[in-house]
Amino acid sequence: MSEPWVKMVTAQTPTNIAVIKYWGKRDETLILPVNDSISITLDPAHLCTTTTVAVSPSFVQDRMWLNGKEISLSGGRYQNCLREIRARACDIEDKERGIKISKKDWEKLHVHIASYNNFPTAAGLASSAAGFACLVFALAKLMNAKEDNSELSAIARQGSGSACRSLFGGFVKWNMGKVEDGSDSLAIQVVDEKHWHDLVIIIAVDLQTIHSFAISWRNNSFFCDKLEIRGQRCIVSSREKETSSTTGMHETVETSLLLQHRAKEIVPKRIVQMEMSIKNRDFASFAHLTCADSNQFHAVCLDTCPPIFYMNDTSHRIISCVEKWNRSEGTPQVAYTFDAGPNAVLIAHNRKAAAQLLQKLLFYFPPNSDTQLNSYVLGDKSILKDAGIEDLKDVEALPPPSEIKDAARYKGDVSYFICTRPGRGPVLLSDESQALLSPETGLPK
Ligand SMILES: Nc1ncnc2c1ncn2[C@@H]1O[C@H](COP(=O)(O)OP(=O)(O)OP(=O)(O)O)[C@@H](O)[C@H]1O
Ligand SMILES: C[C@@](O)(CCOP(=O)(O)OP(=O)(O)O)CC(=O)O
Repeated sequence: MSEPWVKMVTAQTPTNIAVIKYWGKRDETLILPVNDSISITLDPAHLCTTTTVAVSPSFVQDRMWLNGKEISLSGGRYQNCLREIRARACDIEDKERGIKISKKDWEKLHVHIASYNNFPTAAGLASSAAGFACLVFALAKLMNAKEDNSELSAIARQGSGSACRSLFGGFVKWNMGKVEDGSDSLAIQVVDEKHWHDLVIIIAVDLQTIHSFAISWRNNSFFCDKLEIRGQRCIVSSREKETSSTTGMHETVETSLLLQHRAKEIVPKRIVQMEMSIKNRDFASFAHLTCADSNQFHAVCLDTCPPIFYMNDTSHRIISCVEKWNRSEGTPQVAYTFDAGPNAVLIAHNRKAAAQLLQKLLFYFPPNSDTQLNSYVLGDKSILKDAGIEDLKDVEALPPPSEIKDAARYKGDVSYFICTRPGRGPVLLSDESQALLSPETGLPK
């Protein structure tokens, strides 16, 4: 083991959006939730994490680079994931290169990790979910751990709760589990991504609002040095919200009676109904449950002391637009859901509904005049074509939606839209050109 070889593995993992929300832990170290949750995995073609993990006898310590910048691995969440995977490592042998690592060697060997999110980190797009899922999946493959993806999900869960649901594609359920050591708190696939393939997901990203408002406000540091003020609006300049979901849910568990009622009485019934609507592709029921659960999650945040406000005026306008449209159609066309931030995740029944939705969204939220349409609608741009929109002139010419009286437009209030769909689970990338670490040095390329 004295030769300077480097052995590495690269994986790609999707992010996910909950349609029945996880909010509140019964054990904060093991990350055990107070209720089950269900999510949709988003297509990694549009939102994903790529992680390369490497091992070499020449490495002197575990190191990690996130989006090109070295970060500390000393935090408990990273340490727990590393420890749990190392405990499951098995022998590996690469005869061609003369590399042999036995089970007990893994305790002494160090790893290098490089990870890249193809979407903004810590901006309310579940980077921690894709990130920890990818870390655990890649390490498990490198170390030849025999656990299946459900068992790996129980390790990813210890990095970030929602990460456990990113070990599968399609629709995924996180069973809260019962046992104290958390071994039964893991994710299972409800159906794969092909089951309900005509759903279209449009995310309205609103980075121009303070995502971590509640946290900053709590720390009495609203005008802290990380924020810059432009006009009337506070703009987040690459500010990470740190542990806002973690802190927020801790305070909810401590202070909200509504959360107890939700976890005990509401979610168990909703989980059964949601599983049924997914299996039956019953969009009306799916949309009703998704919107209701998002609204209840935000109600629980409001019921926290002091209250947490994650949504903003833009979020509320989008809810109102969807509610009015659904009502005017008599049957839901679109479901909305919001995590711990103002970004709207809109799930359209099919491509036709998605094209109509995009027309409405672009009517209300046209881009600033200096923004190209190409950088305003990202991901699956074919929805734009379906909507008959080729350039900014088409956006300007959009008629107001017939179901509304007030046709005000809110130019620049959305940073951009991402069009995507349900997607697959983690995969290994065998093409070495996609690795983020050099095969010679084990350092970032
Ligand atoms: N690719 C990655 N690999 C490992 N860890 C990551 C990765 N991306 C993000 N993280 C971890 O997750 C943290 C961000 O998590 P956080 O919950 O604050 O934001 P988010 O997941 O993007 O947003 P939200 O939870 O509101 O959807 C980062 O500071 C980092 O510790
Ligand atoms: C609102 C949510 O997105 C909360 C996600 O919380 P995290 O998984 O980010 O929290 P930790 O377990 O503390 O890391 C709802 C959900 O994804 O189910």
